[in-house]
Amino acid sequence: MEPSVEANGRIARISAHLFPPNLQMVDGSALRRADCRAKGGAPGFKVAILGAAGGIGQPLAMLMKMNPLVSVLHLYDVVNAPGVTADISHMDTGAVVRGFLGQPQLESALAGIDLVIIPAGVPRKPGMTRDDLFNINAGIVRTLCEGIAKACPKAIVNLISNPVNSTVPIAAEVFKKAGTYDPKRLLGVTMLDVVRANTFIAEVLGLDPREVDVPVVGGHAGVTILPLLSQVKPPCSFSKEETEYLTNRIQNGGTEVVEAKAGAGSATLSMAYAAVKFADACLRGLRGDAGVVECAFVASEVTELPFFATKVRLGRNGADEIYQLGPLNEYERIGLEKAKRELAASIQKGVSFIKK
Ligand SMILES: NC(=O)C1=CN([C@@H]2O[C@H](COP(=O)(O)OP(=O)(O)OC[C@H]3O[C@@H](n4cnc5c(N)ncnc54)[C@H](O)[C@@H]3O)[C@@H](O)[C@H]2O)C=CC1
Ligand SMILES: O=C([O-])CC(=O)C(=O)O
Repeated sequence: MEPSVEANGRIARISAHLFPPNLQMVDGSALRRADCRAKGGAPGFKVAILGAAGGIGQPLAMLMKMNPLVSVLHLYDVVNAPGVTADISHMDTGAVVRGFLGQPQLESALAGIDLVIIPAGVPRKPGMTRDDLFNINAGIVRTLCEGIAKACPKAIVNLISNPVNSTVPIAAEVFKKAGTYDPKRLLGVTMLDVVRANTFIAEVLGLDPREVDVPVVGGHAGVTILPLLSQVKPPCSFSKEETEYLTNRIQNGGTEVVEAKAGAGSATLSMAYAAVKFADACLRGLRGDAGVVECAFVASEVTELPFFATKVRLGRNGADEIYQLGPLNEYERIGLEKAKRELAASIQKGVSFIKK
């Protein structure tokens, strides 16, 4: 296995008496990192971020380094992984950080990992749909998932790369081909839709967003993003105008950010926040916490489609329970039919990419 590119700076100006004499001193005033006593053995989970140097990857890496459930954090990218690793590794939190650069180091980055988070791939520019990213991102996701199948086939995978409605089926097909597929462990991250929905609904209702909880089901693109406003907690009702405004804003939240960034990418900071919220829920589930429930795009029998986003209970094996949609109103039933039509095509496109 290739070695990691762990930031290998020296610890300078430390009095020699702080260290036992058998530690190798460099230039009489510095100590090699490898000779330090800390071995990074704190209890916790091992997490890898693939695409860690990107717009989402960097703030995501920072927030995961702050998560007390993480003991080891592997940062992999095809560019700038050493720089991001050196930077993040100076934070005085518990997780040990290691960087991995480029394809030859992918398997080392993944060895022994419990949770893999994938924000690798290109983002949208104004005028593009998420599906316009398919041609580039499909290949990236395939390569990364081949690495996962080899190096950490039991890991939980949180897939962020767009178009999620197609990349999750791609990942599933790669794992099936490798004989490692466990549908419970593959989760498409739709948390940002929930985060946005909670925020926009709270604004309309004059509530604190932290008090609001709304299921967002279907998928992660345009009309496939279906907020179930009839199931908002705390229970409340919306006028027709409010329902249309909220549904439209939640479905187009990503485009709102893409247009505001005017060519400089898509949501990164709110996405990193959402990704950490979701990853933390997965880790609490892995730890055995009861009642951890979030929305995710998973293999499902809730509709006739093979994948669908609904609330899932996160447990020791990933998505341990998948919840039904619950009662829908007329507006939501019409939205569901539209969502399913588009989703079916996106899922098929992902499956065909691997099967062709
Ligand atoms: N699921 C969701 O809710 C959301 C998904 N996204 C998606 O996340 C993806 C990443 O977005 P950003 O971070 O803004 O893009 P970015 O371009 O800033 O960063 C992407 C990173 O991926 C890396 N990368 C490219 N090919 C790679 C490979 N083969 N292996 C490892 N790393 C590789 C790049 O070097 C770069 O550092 C995009 O596809 C975007 O559409 C963005 C926001 C929300
Ligand atoms: O809109 C995009 O391209 C990025 C994304 O998925 C989102 O912000 O929801």
